[in-house]
Amino acid sequence: MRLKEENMYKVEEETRENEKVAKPYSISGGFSPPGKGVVVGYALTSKKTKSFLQPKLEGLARNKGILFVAIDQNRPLSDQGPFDIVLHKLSGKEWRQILEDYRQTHPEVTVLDPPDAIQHLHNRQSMLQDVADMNLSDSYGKVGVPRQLVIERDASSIPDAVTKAGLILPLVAKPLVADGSTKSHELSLAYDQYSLQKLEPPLVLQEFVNHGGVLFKVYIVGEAIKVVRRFSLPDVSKRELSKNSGVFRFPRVSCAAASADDADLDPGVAELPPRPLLERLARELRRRLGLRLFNLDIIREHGTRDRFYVIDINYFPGYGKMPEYEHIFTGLSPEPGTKQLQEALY
Ligand SMILES: Nc1ncnc2c1ncn2[C@@H]1O[C@H](COP(=O)(O)OP(=O)(O)OP(=O)(O)O)[C@@H](O)[C@H]1O
Ligand SMILES: O=P(O)(O)O[C@H]1[C@H](OP(=O)(O)O)[C@@H](OP(=O)(O)O)[C@@H](O)[C@@H](O)[C@@H]1OP(=O)(O)O
Ligand SMILES: [Mg+2]
Ligand SMILES: [Mg+2]
Repeated sequence: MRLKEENMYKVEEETRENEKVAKPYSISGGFSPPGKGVVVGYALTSKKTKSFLQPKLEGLARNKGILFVAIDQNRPLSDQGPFDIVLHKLSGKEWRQILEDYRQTHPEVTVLDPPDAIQHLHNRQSMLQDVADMNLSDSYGKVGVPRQLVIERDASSIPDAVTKAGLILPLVAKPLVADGSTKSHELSLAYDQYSLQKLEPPLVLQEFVNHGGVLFKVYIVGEAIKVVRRFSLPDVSKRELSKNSGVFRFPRVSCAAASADDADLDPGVAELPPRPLLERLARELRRRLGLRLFNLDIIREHGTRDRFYVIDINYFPGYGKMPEYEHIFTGLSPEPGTKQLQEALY
């Protein structure tokens, strides 16, 4: 497998706000993989390229004959490669169509993941539907989603809609669209339903579940799973709720900088969800969503041992912060289940 000359350079170009796309370059610096090598074409924003394609991943991949090649969005996909795998996270209808067409004409290429399946996660209602339908409950615990209500338009209808639906305050207001834009991450906490009229639909209003201020991020890569702890919003007591009103925008509380893995936490809060429960949840979600690369945020209702809620699912999240991600993506990890991943991916 040889790279074409034009694939050997790197230029960055701003295509739209928040979306810089890395132009073609080979992370392996011109290395040609042996006959049985794997060529992974990638179409990622430059931010994502930087966080995902780190030197360690590049090195391990090179040793395994895996070559990452940037896809040039300005040229037909069929003229590039040939690829064994296409890895992507870009927005836009046009791009989705290009990928769908490519999947039809190149069934031999594994497109991670199918654009339609990814779209399902771009709406905060459909995102959690599969978890709700699954109704997962076994001896290890019960997994559900917080009760929520969609407000498509007309903010003035919110107080009535909340009363009718019987939602219990406080509520987390989230933009209905979760497309990775800055706006889609602008969330608010509402102590009373009247203040929500200030916000702009379309929104999802979700019951806030007290969880001891710590959440679990479950990273999924095919059959491999890794869990990390992150700080989250603190509990809201009944007293606090009765004393407060209003709606408060909050920043990205559970971002990478908010790792709680080394924090001194109450053991009942810090204890990871049981592995068999997460494995079942991940396996079932992978099947229902038709996705292999995603993470989910899951919280444990404070005061319980085994009552869990999934509050968010993200496609192709920040894997650069997933422990051992380089090994998992190159199929070298001793994690249970990774062998199958290797087969699925490579
Ligand atoms: N129902 C809920 N109950 C309690 N806390 C919640 C709930 N929903 C969200 N949160 C808190 O708000 C934070 C952001 O919510 P969410 O994960 O839905 O947003 P996001 O912008 O999609 O996040 P990400 O950056 O993971 O994509 C969570 O990390 C958690 O701290
Ligand atoms: O910004 P971070 O590094 O925290 O990573 C976040 C990632 O941004 P990135 O594109 O830079 O990877 C986000 O992607 P977009 O939806 O905004 O496209 C989203 O997937 C978050 O869930 C990730 O946080 P994580 O869930 O992995 O902690
Ligand atoms: Mg989240
Ligand atoms: Mg999210």
